[in-house]
Amino acid sequence: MDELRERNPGQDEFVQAVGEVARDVFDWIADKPEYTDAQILRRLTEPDRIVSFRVCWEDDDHRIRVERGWRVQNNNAIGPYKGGLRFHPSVTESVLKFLAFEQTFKNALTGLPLGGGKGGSSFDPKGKSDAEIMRFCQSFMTELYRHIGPHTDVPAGDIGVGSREIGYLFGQYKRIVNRWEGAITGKGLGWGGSELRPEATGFGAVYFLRRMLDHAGDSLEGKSVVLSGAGNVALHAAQKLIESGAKVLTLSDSDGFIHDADGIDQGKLDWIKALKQERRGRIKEYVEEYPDAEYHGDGAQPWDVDCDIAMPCATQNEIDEDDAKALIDHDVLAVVEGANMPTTHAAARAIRDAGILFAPAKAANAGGVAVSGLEMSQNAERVSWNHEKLDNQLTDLMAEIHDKCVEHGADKDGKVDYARGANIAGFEKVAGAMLAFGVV
Ligand SMILES: NC(=O)C1=CN([C@@H]2O[C@H](COP(=O)(O)OP(=O)(O)OC[C@H]3O[C@@H](n4cnc5c(N)ncnc54)[C@H](OP(=O)(O)O)[C@@H]3O)[C@@H](O)[C@H]2O)C=CC1
Ligand SMILES: O=C(O)CCC(=O)C(=O)O
Repeated sequence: MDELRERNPGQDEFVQAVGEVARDVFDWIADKPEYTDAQILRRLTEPDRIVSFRVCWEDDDHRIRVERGWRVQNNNAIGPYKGGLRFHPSVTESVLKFLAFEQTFKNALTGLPLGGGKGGSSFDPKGKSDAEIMRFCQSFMTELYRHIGPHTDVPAGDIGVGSREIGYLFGQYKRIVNRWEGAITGKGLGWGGSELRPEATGFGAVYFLRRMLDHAGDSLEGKSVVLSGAGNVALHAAQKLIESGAKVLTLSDSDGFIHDADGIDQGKLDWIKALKQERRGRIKEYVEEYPDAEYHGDGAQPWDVDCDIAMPCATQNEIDEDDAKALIDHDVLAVVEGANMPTTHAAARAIRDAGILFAPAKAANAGGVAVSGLEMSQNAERVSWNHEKLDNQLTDLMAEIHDKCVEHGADKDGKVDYARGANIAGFEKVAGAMLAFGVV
């Protein structure tokens, strides 16, 4: 780890993500010289390649803007690089390297032939017109297209990249290469997208949670849940929680959170979806429509709200040690990571040490990329599977991921360390392929 820190100066998020995996994998490979001799873990921490490029675009006032774009292609041992694109001011090379590293293990856990990658830009889509977003996306793809393709690297959405951005990106890709091919997932239903892809990450996280509670002899019925975020993952997780009989208490954006002690029901959630996905408004507007709810501003987070289950679904490191302490004091039953690495290292350790069920992101939020993998299969076969078939596949996939975590994470007393299980199961799969390829 010291050497990794030296080789990646200032890349705290990347070092954090590697540390989380290494801690579990070191112990597991201690008596397996085939992995240590071949330096597999060390090789996994050096991305296959990182492409960085200039993205030049013109705003509505005819000013020329210059941003930086990246694609981190971490590892393609088991399939083409696969992972989303993030447009957010917090994006750095370190953030994308951590996400691509995590993605490699997550994609391996799905059981589908998908390698790991991630990309994006510190471009901020907030407050930009549709025309500005289109010009940025077209410029971004004018460089990215030469590094991707259905057998090479297949990007998708992530923070700040939803169906609108995917449309502009795919339209430009198709125009440049003059081929209709599934080089991006998360496409619209009318143009090669898959049923259930928008819902898949949030639904999948709840399917994982249900299986985890079932394994512990409990259920979701009547449980209160605190959620962060109000984007793709949070809103679909909330929908499935409500359908599963749970009570959703909070949602948030980067300005603050709403707390509705009566619970956010399907009608209220539909109102929030229209607010966020159509009007692109702020979560605080909820209390104007539903005055019995409270709004906590100034970037406040919901982790001190009394609940049974916490689901961070916004961004990395949103739960720190103090937040973990609040959750432990409230005696929560489970923490489920909908976002990627939303829990700091110290917070995750405190939560796991307190005996709270902890579903790590690379297992719990793998439903999104899994349905992306199914979108790739549908595109290759020129077919469309229906919602029911995909929902059954997603349910089965999440159950299989859960069971892999149990297989590699169960202690002698029957308690399951899901993070350890996910890290070892993902590593074993990728490492097996890397060993087969020799020294490359
Ligand atoms: N979309 C997918 O299929 C998948 C997403 N994920 C992960 O889930 C998380 C959320 O992604 P997704 O829902 O797609 O993204 P969206 O852009 O749809 O929504 C992100 C939400 O999180 C909030 N948020 C983002 N950054 C911050 C921040 N720095 N501080 C506080 N709030 C923030 C946003 O608020 P605001 O609008 O104010 O910025 C918004 O409500 C990410 O970690 C992503 O990597 C993981 C697997 C798949
Ligand atoms: O569907 C995909 O390829 C992207 C998913 C993703 O970015 C993630 O799992 O974090």
